[in-house]
Amino acid sequence: MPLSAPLTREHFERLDRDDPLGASRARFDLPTGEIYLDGNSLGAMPAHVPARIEHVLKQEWAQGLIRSWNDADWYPAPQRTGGKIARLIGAQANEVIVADSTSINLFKVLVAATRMQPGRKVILGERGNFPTDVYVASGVAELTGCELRCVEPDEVLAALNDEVAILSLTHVNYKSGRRYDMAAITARAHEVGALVVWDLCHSAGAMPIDLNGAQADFAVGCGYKYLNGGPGAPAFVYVAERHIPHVRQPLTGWHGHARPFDFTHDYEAHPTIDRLLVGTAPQLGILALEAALEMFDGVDMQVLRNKSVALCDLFIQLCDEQLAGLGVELRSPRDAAQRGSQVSLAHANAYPVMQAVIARGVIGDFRAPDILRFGFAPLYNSYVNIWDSVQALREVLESGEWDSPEFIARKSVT
Ligand SMILES: Cc1ncc(COP(=O)(O)O)c(C=O)c1O
Ligand SMILES: Nc1c(O)cccc1C(=O)C[C@H](N)C(=O)O
Repeated sequence: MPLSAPLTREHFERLDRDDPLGASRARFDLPTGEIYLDGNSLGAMPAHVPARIEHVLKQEWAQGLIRSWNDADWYPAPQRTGGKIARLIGAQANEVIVADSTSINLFKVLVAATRMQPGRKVILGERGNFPTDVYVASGVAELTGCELRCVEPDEVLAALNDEVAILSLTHVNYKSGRRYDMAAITARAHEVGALVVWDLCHSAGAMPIDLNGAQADFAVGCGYKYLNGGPGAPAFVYVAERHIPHVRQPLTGWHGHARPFDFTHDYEAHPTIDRLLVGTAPQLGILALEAALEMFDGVDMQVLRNKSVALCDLFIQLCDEQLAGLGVELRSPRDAAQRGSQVSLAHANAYPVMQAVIARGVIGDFRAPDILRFGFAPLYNSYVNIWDSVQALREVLESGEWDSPEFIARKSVT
């Protein structure tokens, strides 16, 4: 519901005073004087994580040494942390485990799902998906003798037929923020006998997800965006309980074995979700992610989604009001029901414009060729952040300050 125009900063201050999630912002360690709108690439750091990791380093590792696999409960951290993510994505604790990276988990589940579909030879994907999803699917297609067929997002339903073994989609698109209707697409895929792999990188921790309600088959997602697990945090993988006994994933490492510490010669897959494990878990990363997930304790994901929708809607409303005639075009769906927790704008000079906006202390990012991307993390973004970031963007565009060698030539890989 748009607020009555024209909006003022006071509107946003009032919304912050009434925000049920407002207190959680202070529990993050964020630079003062800056506005962070890139939590869809790297989430902010919960302030309690360094002390937790220091304890892991100085006590559990330095003093406990090898005993800590047992005494400090390191060994079950992948299952325990998976169980905490399960609540956020509408899964049971025994269906989710933390392991490896999203790319590697995608590889594991795509091969496993293909093996469950003998006689079907098509992996259906989408054009414009995050590149790793397409690259991994093409590697899996080559390895399994399948064809990777990629269609435009609005052609996915029509492209589903009885040749399709696997449908591999990302729930919320990294560039546009467009969101698929997970339940409807999964239901249609099942009607034609296809299995679905959902990449939740841009939705886990940003909105309620109901994998079980959607009868989802497989899902993967990363720990370092809205889950705030830190740079390169380990990822998670979900397999519906009904599929677990049938999953044969290709990276048959010892931690996926039924009895790793029997050290037997032959591989025997673990009967549970543990069969998705490969090798030794990166403990520091998992324990940082586990600690970071405490930020979601007691958070009602629908309340979080309501705030995410409000932040995005208000950002769009302000852009409409304040950026008219400045060469900016909305590239995310206007309808919140079809959108994740980000807003993307197009501008012919998006790269230097974003560099100039960052120089003013508003951190978003650029996606080639022309996208200014702003991610909204309801746990730490305030309503006033919306007002202030649009002011910064307006000032950069009106002044033309982006048109300088400093911003045009600046190197950035993120
Ligand atoms: C949709 C999507 N999938 C996968 C990844 C990344 O995978 P990985 O963590 O393996 O680099 C990203 C972001 O980097 C992403 O946006
Ligand atoms: N994973 C990243 C990295 O290692 C370096 C820089 C950025 C990233 C990202 O996560 C990018 C992100 N997936 C995106 O949506 O663009």
